[in-house]
Amino acid sequence: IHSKDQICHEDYQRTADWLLSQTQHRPKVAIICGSGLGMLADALKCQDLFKYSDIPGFPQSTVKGHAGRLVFGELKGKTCVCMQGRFHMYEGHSLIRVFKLLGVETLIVTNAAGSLADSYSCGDIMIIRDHINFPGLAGLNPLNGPNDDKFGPRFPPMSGVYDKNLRKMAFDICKSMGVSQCVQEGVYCMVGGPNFESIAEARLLHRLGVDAVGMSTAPEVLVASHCGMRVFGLSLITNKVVKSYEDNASVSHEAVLEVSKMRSETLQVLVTELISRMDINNNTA
Ligand SMILES: O=P(O)(O)O[C@@H]1C[C@H](O)[C@@H](CO)O1
Ligand SMILES: Nc1nc2[nH]cnc2c(=O)[nH]1
Repeated sequence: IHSKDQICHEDYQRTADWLLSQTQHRPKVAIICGSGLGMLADALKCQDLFKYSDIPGFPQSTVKGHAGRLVFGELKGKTCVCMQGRFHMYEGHSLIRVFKLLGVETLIVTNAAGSLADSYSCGDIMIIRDHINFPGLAGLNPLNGPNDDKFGPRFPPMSGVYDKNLRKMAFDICKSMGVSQCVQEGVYCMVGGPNFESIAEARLLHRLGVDAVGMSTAPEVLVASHCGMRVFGLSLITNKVVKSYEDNASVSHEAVLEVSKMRSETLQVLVTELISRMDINNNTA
């Protein structure tokens, strides 16, 4: 699975079969941990843990703040698999289809993102209502190439991809956690990275109605939705994107990780409660 040109159903299946032979867990929910959010996996009980380097067909996670482990376990009686370390498009991989072949029905995706929306603050949690896949608009799409009908259709719709019921459920949970004041719902824009935005790019994204920008999530969501998974997404706002030439602030990956760590416990409680409340058998919340 190292070059996306060579990946076929059999490659994904081989990796899935190996994992199924190594663990008794049969996950219905997959969680992808964003930068610095790896502790989302810590809540899993009865863990089976695999380093990416030990999994046949898995590439290495190369970004700091992404441990590079696949963790299987139980969360409030639901079987989950958690990616402690994601692969970004700038690293060149996507492994969502392995989850599909493991039997996963729901994908929960998290990320660290910078905010464009003026009303957002650092540390806010944004429930993703929709996304703009910027590389996709220019033809860089994980669904490029011959379509494998065993996974999904050639021309998948992308309206209503972020499940409405799960979004409402998350809002209700935030209310009961007493954190509604720092919860937003908005549009996430994926850019290719790995650089952060120039001021002119930030202004462009702001004008386009983007609320938060990051370098992941959209490709994973596309592949998950293409193969029929239900999707829920959260962005942790780790920084405000600089939009003014008078503003001397500047972002760094270290600063992103610091804010992620500060807020990861809140995200862990939210994700745990969401999984606890969701129906996982028939793909409806
Ligand atoms: O994996 P995510 O999307 O959380 O990572 C974000 C985007 C970049 O990869 C990195 C920049 O700090 O964090
Ligand atoms: N592209 C992008 N990704 C991020 N990830 C965390 N913060 C940011 C940001 O400001 N821009």
